[in-house]
Amino acid sequence: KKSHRLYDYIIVGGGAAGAVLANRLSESGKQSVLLLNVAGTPPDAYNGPVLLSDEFIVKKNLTATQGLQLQIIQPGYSAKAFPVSKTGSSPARWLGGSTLPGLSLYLKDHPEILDEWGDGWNWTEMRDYFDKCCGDYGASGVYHISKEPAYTHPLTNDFIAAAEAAGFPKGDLNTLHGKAVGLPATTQYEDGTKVHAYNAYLYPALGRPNLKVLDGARADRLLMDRDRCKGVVYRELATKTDHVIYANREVVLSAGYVYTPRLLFLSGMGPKRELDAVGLPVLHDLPAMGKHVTSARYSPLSWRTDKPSLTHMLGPPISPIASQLPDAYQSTGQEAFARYRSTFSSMKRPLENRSDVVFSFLPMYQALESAPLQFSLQGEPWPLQTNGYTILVTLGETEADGEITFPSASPDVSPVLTHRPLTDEDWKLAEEAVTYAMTVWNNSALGGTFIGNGAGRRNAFSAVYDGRGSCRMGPDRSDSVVDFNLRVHGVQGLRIADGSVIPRPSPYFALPEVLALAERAADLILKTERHEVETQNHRVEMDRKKPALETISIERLKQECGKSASLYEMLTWLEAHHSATEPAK
Ligand SMILES: Cc1cc2nc3c(=O)[nH]c(=O)nc-3n(C[C@H](O)[C@H](O)[C@H](O)COP(=O)(O)OP(=O)(O)OC[C@H]3O[C@@H](n4cnc5c(N)ncnc54)[C@H](O)[C@@H]3O)c2cc1C
Repeated sequence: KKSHRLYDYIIVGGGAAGAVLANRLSESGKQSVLLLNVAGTPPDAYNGPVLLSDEFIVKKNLTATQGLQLQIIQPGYSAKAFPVSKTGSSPARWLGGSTLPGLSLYLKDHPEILDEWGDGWNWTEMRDYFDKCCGDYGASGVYHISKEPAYTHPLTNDFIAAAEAAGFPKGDLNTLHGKAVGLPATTQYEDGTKVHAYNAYLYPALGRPNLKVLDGARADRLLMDRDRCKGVVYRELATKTDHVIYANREVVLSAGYVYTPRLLFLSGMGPKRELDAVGLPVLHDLPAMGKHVTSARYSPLSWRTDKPSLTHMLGPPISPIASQLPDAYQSTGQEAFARYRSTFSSMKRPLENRSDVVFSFLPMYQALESAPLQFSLQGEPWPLQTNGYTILVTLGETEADGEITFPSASPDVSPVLTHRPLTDEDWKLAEEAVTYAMTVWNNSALGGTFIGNGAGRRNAFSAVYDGRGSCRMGPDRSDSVVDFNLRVHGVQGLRIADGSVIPRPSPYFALPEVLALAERAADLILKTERHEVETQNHRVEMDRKKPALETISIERLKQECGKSASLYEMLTWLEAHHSATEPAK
């Protein structure tokens, strides 16, 4: 019998992936689904135009939940990061997760990158799932995608013109392959309002009686029965009390690339040595858990300009000047992209041809201090002073990776994310990319004076704030955390479906891949259930067809075999009798 503490599926985390799963797993009405998330319905401001969200986060510092204030360390990075108290330090906690503060860019990984994910995840197999969630630019799909941003600053057009003059073909960055320049597709409606995972996927499902959303809840531990995950222990943040919920079928982790590994770790699943170090019992040694974090590395080259920039147009609290053009709020911040394949990579890996360097254009100044972009686009204190524009030189595939570590066995202590500095090989690539960017844009129609703030140097490449790979998929437990069906290696009833399982890096942010991955995860989960139900039904049917066991009394046995028959004689008779009465097959 089901009670309010027992659900078919428990989903931990209601961000991009969790919202998709909650919708899809509850869609037929047959399964009971619980979605557990740190915070509840996002404030209306998040439906607003893109940059308003950034401003709003800064004002409210929404990320202060205990134990969920990620510390980001970048050894060797030159600039001191913005203080956490001003910018917040880790993805949003509301339902909708990181899609709420997101910049609304919708740029898919190159198909060649998907082809390297592994069994079942290549571009051809994933294409239907991309279509299912995001469709064809507003014509279909759950998540509305516009072909171009709702707003583009005049400087952005100058950036594109300069790239075209330097030989970058202009076009749709999601369909053109190779070298290209263009405006990004966006998760925006035409009037600039933002599409996020809460309004696209979760809100339409909220009325379903079989879907329960539990917010104000921080999942702290998985309930394990040997190798099987049975449920989740969570903390009700308002009352500081702990509770348990049980899963009839599966627990799905969608708490993102930082907190999904943290939940495994607190449950005794992770690198043995690290669990030992904080005194947690080791349930499963998972050496790859928290390792192999990939985040693109970038450096913000900026030019001072006399022309009006977005900085001037934003208005308080970001800029001292009141916004003259409210459309500026519809900017995605990064308004245009140019990409190419470096000579360095072409020589190193001649058989590959995907672009590995991306130049993103912001019609505003971005200081080094913004790294690693902890929700601060600008990187100088408010109100902003510098009038300029910026090109982020972004390296999509570096040798430098990162790791997430956990200094304590307590869920009240925040994890630590370390992004390693560029390797010598990465630096060769970076040097080429910076020189190329300077050649193309230094004397372009954009004008302006280069700001010598150290950007472009080896110690001025930071990681972006999006990550992948901390629980990556793969065939082998020593090197990955989940298999290609997203099941945690060696554990039953537990899958991971979020950005943490993506095994390959990219120059772009991961939202398109996370949504498509979650769509496929829902299919995998429901297919498993259908298969198990069919097997069970088959068993029941077979049992039904079997003749009911005939009860034979001792008296009858004596009659049939004689009063002094031995036990052996009686068994022989029983066997013969059974064969004679069994129906022919
Ligand atoms: C500031 C910012 C801007 C971005 N901009 C873009 C962009 O323009 N384009 C793009 O493609 N991508 C962008 N991204 C990346 C994109 O948003 C992420 O790749 C995507 O949201 C990841 O989805 P997810 O489901 O893995 O995690 P998330 O969306 O981060 O969701 C995780 C959820 O888990 C919940 N949670 C965490 N821990 C617990 C716990 N212990 N118990 C219960 N709930 C928990 C959180 O509250 C959150 O709701 C951006 C990311 C950030 C941070």
